[in-house]
Amino acid sequence: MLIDFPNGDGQYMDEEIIITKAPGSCEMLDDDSRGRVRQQVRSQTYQSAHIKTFENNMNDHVAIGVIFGSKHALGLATMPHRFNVGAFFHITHIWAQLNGLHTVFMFRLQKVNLNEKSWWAPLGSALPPANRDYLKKAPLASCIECQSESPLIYDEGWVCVNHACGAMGRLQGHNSSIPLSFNQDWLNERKRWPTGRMPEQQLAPTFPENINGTTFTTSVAGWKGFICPRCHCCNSRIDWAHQKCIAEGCDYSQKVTHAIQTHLSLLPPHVEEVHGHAIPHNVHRGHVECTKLFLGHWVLLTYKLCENNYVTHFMANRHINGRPGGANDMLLEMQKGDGLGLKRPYMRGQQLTRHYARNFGMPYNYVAAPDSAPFSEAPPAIMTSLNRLTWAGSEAVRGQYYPPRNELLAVGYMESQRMGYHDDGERELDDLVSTWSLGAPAHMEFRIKRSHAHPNLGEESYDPTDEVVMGSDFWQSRQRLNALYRAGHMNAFRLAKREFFDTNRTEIRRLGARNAQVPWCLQLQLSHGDFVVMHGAQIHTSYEHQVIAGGALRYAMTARYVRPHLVDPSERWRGDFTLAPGTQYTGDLDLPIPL
Ligand SMILES: O=C(O)CCC(=O)C(=O)O
Ligand SMILES: [Fe+2]
Repeated sequence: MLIDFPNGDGQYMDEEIIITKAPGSCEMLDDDSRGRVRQQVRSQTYQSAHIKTFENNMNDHVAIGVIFGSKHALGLATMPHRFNVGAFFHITHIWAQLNGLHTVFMFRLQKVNLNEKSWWAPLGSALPPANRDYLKKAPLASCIECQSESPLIYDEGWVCVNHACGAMGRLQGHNSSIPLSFNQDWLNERKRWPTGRMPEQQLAPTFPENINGTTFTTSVAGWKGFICPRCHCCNSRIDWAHQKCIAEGCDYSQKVTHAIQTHLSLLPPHVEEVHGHAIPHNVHRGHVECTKLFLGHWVLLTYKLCENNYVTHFMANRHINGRPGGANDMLLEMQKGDGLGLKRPYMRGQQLTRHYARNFGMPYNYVAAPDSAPFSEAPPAIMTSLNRLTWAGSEAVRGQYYPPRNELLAVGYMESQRMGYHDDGERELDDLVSTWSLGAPAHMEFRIKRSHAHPNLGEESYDPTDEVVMGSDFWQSRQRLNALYRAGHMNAFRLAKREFFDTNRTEIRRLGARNAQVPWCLQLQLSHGDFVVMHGAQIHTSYEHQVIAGGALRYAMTARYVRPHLVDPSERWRGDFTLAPGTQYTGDLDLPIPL
């Protein structure tokens, strides 16, 4: 649990006790006196997952690890880092109170280990008492309306804290919600930790020594983060090949050497290399159509997502992958040295992506020029990938001219890493994106973007000139409806519209609900050496894709074309490259096909 409340309103913390609100039901709103602050906008419900989870933890004696953020304003010791390992706590009380008109749930947590002084205690505070009086309690009282009993929590007087009672949160005999100041007797109460033992696991596990060369380095425990052995700051592993402490003034840095993985060591159990043409395990649903083509040793599956928008999956086999400069060699190349200097980029503010990445070639939009290494300095693996990806792209769009790709994004995935739903539709890019998969397998999923899948369908606001995306809610009915409008049959259009809404009202409401998920319509099972080519602008405007990597190590090399006239002229040189004559990749089509 992270305790990081920037305004201390209604919350409390001392050396042993924390009182905090259940998360959720808040939005950032303007406040006259305080500016933009997080405010309660809905009542919380007792049935919500957050509250149930904490209730289960309380009933099942599950200790909760607490991390302190530096943003809390509760007047204890200053927090040395942005995030700080606190201690194990247990929940002693859960109760309801009013926050304006809204019901909120509150938790009181008590430190499990009461024998040791907390490191966040204010300077000069007394040592914890040797003997505790666990029987000393705040007075109890019962509600005159619901008869439920609870302690005197607030200084202002006793209030009912039963969420189901009409008198909840109101001082008995008054009809207003109360100001919040906690009763000292209640704060001083201590509940005996029922198990009598400390939690089994460590809150700040010691990082194993000598991890280099072991598979630990790419495991979740390995990449998630570490506590700096020098200054105790909580750190993520930002660099692919280093553990560096980000705390100001701390220069701790340790090289991480990963165990070398081969295409064979990354094959999932019971899966073997494919000798013949690969057998697809992709799934397409609904409106998506598939065509199949054999090209030498390749199997090409082309999925039509909508008119002029295609995803082509090139499935490789062991003969293609085993060739010099092929996927097997490339996988080893990628693991050399510093692993290409991949880093976990920041998404927004302080949040890191899960995957590691590095851009090469022409910079664009999100990639500040210095963050895109020029091709003239790129390792051979990058140029080999670019060469192959250019072939895959041109093969997928046969007959149409596309310039050679001038930008390459190398992405590395460790255990349980993924790239969540996104599109690659930046303004500077053309509509051809090719990716080469190396190492462990992955799922790649495509779905219609929410705004297109569940367009705002209201009878009054219905706009027959809106674009209808294939596969979106009621797309065929809407296409028929809009055709009547376009043909000028206004009466027929009005009647058909009325019938459409009368028939589908309930379903429209269900699909348009805030939490309605959009399912994927295409799922590709990507194996080592496969290419994926996305062709068409709507794949990025109406659709989005995600990649869920499996196994211990996977790379994706994605080539795009950045339109040079949209790049600062002084930075265009980063995308320049020349291929040595005769080295252009041609798809291994010369490989004999064994009979
Ligand atoms: O991991 C992959 O195969 C694709 C990655 C991707 O979608 C991207 O780099 O934009
Ligand atoms: Fe992408």
